[in-house]
Amino acid sequence: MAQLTCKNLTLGYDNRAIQEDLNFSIDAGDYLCIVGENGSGKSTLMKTLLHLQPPISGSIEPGDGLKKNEIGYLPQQTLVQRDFPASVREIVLSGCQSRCGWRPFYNKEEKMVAQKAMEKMMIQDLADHCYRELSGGQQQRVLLARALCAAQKILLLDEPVSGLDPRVTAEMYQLIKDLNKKDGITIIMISHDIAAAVKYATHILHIGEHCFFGTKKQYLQSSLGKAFTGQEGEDE
Ligand SMILES: Nc1ncnc2c1ncn2[C@@H]1O[C@H](COP(=O)(O)OP(=O)(O)OP(=O)(O)O)[C@@H](O)[C@H]1O
Repeated sequence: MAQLTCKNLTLGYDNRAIQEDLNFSIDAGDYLCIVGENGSGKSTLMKTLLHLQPPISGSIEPGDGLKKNEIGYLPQQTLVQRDFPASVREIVLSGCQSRCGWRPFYNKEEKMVAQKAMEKMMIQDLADHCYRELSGGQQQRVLLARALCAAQKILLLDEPVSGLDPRVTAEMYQLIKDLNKKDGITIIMISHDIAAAVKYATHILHIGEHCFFGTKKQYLQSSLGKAFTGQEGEDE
């Protein structure tokens, strides 16, 4: 049974459509990569899935017992965020905010969730460090730990490796793979790194002038997939 089903979803701003009639679904444990040209609407789709942005039309239906607050989000980092003057622990804990409701402090259980998330991302030694003094790779681990505090079922990741060097990029992909394979967390990731998308994803959603949704294998056999991955004509 699908955790999320999007039917005839049209995305955009002020009634100006960017993408029309998207249809796809995601099952528990899937690893979906969203690929496509710059400006095709990938980030807008992610914001729409998170209900931060209303769709122009169509629906996003949760299933398989998924609740609204069980989706964690790792946004694209901005320069201002990189300079955020808070400790690693505070930032990871802030992922628990939706659990707190109106309570103005974090309880024992939430602190435990944050501790576990830091351990999983191997940043427990950095807990009292200031976020802005960390390297780009360490900062991404902190934000991933924060997203894990918010949710344990689905993680939405918006270009999680952008700006990272190749070694740190590989480590980040390994951490995400482990969350998917070992913890069964569904991954939905926007990526410009088509080689990694093809390596790690179970499913691909390609949006743009032409759209595609299917398994990785189907994508690689499609003309759109062949063109985008640079394999066009190889087997002719
Ligand atoms: N808040 C907004 N209001 C109006 N238009 C917006 C807004 N945010 C984005 N857009 C427009 O929507 C289109 C899609 O943007 P979006 O950021 O979703 O694309 P993307 O596929 O994620 O791009 P990239 O690959 O460059 O990150 C762009 O033309 C952009 O200018």
